[in-house]
Amino acid sequence: MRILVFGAGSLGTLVGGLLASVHDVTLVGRNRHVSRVSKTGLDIVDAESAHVSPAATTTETGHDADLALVTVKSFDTPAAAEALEACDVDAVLSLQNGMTEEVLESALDVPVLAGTATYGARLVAPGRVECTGIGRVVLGVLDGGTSPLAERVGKAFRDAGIRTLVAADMPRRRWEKLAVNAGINAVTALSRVENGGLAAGEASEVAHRAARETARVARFEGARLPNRVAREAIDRVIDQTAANRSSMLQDVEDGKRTEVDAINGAVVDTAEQYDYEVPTNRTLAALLRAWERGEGLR
Ligand SMILES: NC(=O)C1=CN([C@@H]2O[C@H](COP(=O)(O)OP(=O)(O)OC[C@H]3O[C@@H](n4cnc5c(N)ncnc54)[C@H](O)[C@@H]3O)[C@@H](O)[C@H]2O)C=CC1
Ligand SMILES: CC(C)(CO)C(=O)C(=O)O
Repeated sequence: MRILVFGAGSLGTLVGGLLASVHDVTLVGRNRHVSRVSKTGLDIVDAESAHVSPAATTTETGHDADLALVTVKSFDTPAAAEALEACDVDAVLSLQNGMTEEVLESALDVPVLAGTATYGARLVAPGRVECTGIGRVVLGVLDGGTSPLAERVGKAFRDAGIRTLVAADMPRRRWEKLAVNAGINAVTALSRVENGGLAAGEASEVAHRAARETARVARFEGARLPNRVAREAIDRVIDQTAANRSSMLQDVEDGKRTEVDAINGAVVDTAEQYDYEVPTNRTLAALLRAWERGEGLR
């Protein structure tokens, strides 16, 4: 399969690098990293280990591919969609956190698959990416159900050794992931604790409230996500990733823009369509945006 990876940062470089062992992969990213990869290849280290040589470029348009994998941060999705419009790709798959697939779908006239990834990735130097945890990619049709395209992409991932599930219930899975991220990411970022710090106490209650509100909004949207399932999901992730610093906590510590708009912001925006109040998500989004506008960003 010819695969374009749009956003060769941590996750895109790891997944694109793994795919490059059996597929024709082009990484689209920023200069020092892509020039190192095109000169000397890419080292994948830690939980996965490989040396691969995908094509790598800073040129965003004019590519021809069977699949474009979108792995930019959620706030860069509109720019990615614009660049992909000027490429000839047959299908798109997002592995991003937050509700980004709708942005891609409204801009592009090719099928957009939904995806979630629980692999951990960290770009530690140009040409070198750490796999900090082997997780799983789950992908499927955005509105649910199955399709030959989703099966083909799932097989392409599995052929490359990536643990992958093709799921028929992506609407529920996306909302479940959003509930987990709405609770854990914003609360850990604001209280500066690792994920395990949400196992009990006041911050834990705030995280659970945000997840519960998200589950309610998911049900308005037709996704089958009972509160109990959302609670079990967030508890499981807190337990399994106790030592993690969430991606949003890392962004805040690094003075970088967060994905709050596509996570808590998306819950607030969707809830408004149903005249439903989500005070916890609204407060978390407001505090993070205030931090971004104020002293936070470097
Ligand atoms: N890093 C991880 O372990 C995981 C990340 N995710 C999600 O994956 C997404 C990406 O996360 P990371 O890889 O950590 O972020 P990152 O910031 O390391 O990577 C994004 C990359 O996209 C590049 N980029 C942005 N706009 C571009 C453009 N127009 N053209 C070319 N390159 C462009 C940026 O320069 C950056 O290198 C996020 O939504 C994140 O929440 C999900 C699961 C795990
Ligand atoms: C699942 C979780 C919360 C793991 O840290 C994550 O997705 C993130 O940090 O963005």
